[in-house]
Amino acid sequence: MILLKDILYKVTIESVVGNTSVAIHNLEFDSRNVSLNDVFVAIKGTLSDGHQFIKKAADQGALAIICETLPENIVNGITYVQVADSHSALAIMAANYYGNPSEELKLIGITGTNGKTTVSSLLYQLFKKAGLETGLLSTVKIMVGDTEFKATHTTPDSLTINKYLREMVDAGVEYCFMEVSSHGIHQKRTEALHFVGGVFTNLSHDHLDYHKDFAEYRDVKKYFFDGLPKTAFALVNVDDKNGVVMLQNTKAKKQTYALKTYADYKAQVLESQFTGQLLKINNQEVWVKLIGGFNAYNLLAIYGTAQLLGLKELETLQLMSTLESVGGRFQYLISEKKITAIVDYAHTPDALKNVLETINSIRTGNEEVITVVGCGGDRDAQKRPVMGNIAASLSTKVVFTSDNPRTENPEKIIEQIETGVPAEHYKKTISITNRKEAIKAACQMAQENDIILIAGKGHETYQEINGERFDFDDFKIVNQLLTTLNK
Ligand SMILES: CC(=O)N[C@H]1[C@@H](OP(=O)(O)OP(=O)(O)OC[C@H]2O[C@@H](n3ccc(=O)[nH]c3=O)[C@H](O)[C@@H]2O)O[C@H](CO)[C@@H](O)[C@@H]1O[C@H](C)C(=O)N[C@@H](C)C(=O)N[C@H](CCC(=O)O)C(=O)O
Ligand SMILES: Nc1ncnc2c1ncn2[C@@H]1O[C@H](COP(=O)(O)OP(=O)(O)OP(=O)(O)O)[C@@H](O)[C@H]1O
Ligand SMILES: N[C@H](CCC[C@H](N)C(=O)O)C(=O)O
Ligand SMILES: [Mg+2]
Repeated sequence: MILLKDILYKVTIESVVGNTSVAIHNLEFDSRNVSLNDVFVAIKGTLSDGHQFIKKAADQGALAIICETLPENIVNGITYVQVADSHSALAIMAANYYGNPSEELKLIGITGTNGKTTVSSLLYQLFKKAGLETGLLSTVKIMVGDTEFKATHTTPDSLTINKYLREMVDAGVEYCFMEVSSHGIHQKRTEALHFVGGVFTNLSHDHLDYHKDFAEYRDVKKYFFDGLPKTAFALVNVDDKNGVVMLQNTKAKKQTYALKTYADYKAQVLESQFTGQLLKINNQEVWVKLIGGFNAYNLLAIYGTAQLLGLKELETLQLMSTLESVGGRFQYLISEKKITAIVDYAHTPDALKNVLETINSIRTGNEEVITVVGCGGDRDAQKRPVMGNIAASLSTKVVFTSDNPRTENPEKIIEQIETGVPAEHYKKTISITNRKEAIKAACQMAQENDIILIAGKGHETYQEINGERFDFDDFKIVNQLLTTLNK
């Protein structure tokens, strides 16, 4: 039996109307899920205000309402708890409801614009290979030991996080690696969690639709490090100028990694090929199967994290050499006619630039680099022309197309991308709204040894158009097309 007052432990309460010693059923923040004896937390969201649904929750049997503003009509028999911040209250209550599972395992949060999925998934792989019970909360999937669950967000809501952490603890999981997105931090989804470590990958342009400006976006990330306890470590990339910003006010043990500047963990790229790269980490050489300078950073972050968590140096390096790339991140195939097709989740300007630079650095001759790319709808529109510029400048041919248009007109999104193309590159680009047709056009253009990059959707197996998700898998489609076209 769970009492309301028990799950309110540590919540900043402003006032209470009613009795908090009542036994409750579930904790919910969406009125549509409320049933008899549940607690409903009213949250001010981005589209609507949960306070509008207090009456609906009460009608559906809610026993208690947690809110920032008390409703005018107080219903007898229902307990109303007024709190300073509903997001924060939900996070604390969710942790209490599930018995604070984050305190019973070693939770490591990975944040930054790019590389979160790569670093957290590879750490999951590495710790599993080391024989340790491990969990993962990522954009691609959630893993409770060996059991896989579907992910809906990069960082799920606090109830979902704590639910999975509880399952992990009950299944004997000792380490959990989780992605911490800026939306997640801002909406306090990670607020009441106990982290033993935080990792910062990098910061570049993204989500400037949601955050007021770049400074706010950076400060949201910093807030995560500010909240780490003294016992945790904060491992940051100091080749990124915002790395030191993350460390400014943290109580955690400050640790750094870099390829270019002085740092606690240092690496050098000795050799780079299409099949992998040779890295020198702390004077030890290690061959890894993931390519690109950006992956050298990801692998160094992984190395540092493993060391800080107590893994042996040689074992870590040996296991690093066995790591396989994460689905949809530089996932490639080479067709019968020797056309290379690469599917990559590059959906930010920095990621697209890195991936194209990596491709250009491993080109051996005069092959064409044909990029198929679009930008998601209902997301940061400022990045569209920037990505148009990068695609056109670093490829020999470009097919602009749709990503997930969501509720926007895909043609309008493409027009915005096109405005970033420098005049001297106009001739290289065409636009085809239908993504499958765009990939087909790239396949038709490609000749022996050419490279096709299909960017933006990576592992996604759908395309979202006007609220509907249609089956769509870049990798499957390009594979099929190259075979059918006999290329
Ligand atoms: C913009 C955004 O982040 N929205 C997230 C947010 O929703 P919200 O609070 O804005 O919801 P809202 O629709 O305004 O509703 C406000 C409140 O009223 C409630 N409500 C609403 C309707 C109703 O009938 N009854 C009711 O009680 C809602 O449950 C909610 O509590 O909180 C919800 C619960 O946690 C999230 O599911 C939702 O994610 C939406 C679907 C989303 O697309 N989020 C993306 C942008 C996101 O979070 N992305 C990041 C990754 C970004 C990255 O790449 O770094 C992620 O972590 O996944
Ligand atoms: N360390 C890095 N620096 C820059 N770009 C990177 C880095 N790691 C990966 N990338 C690029 O960014 C893309 C997305 O990588 P990944 O999925 O690991 O990032 P993420 O931070 O999890 O993204 P999301 O915010 O969508 O969860 C990759 O496909 C690759 O193109
Ligand atoms: N986590 C990112 C994913 C973007 C993926 C891209 N394919 C798009 O739909 O914009 C977001 O929600 O902004
Ligand atoms: Mg991710």
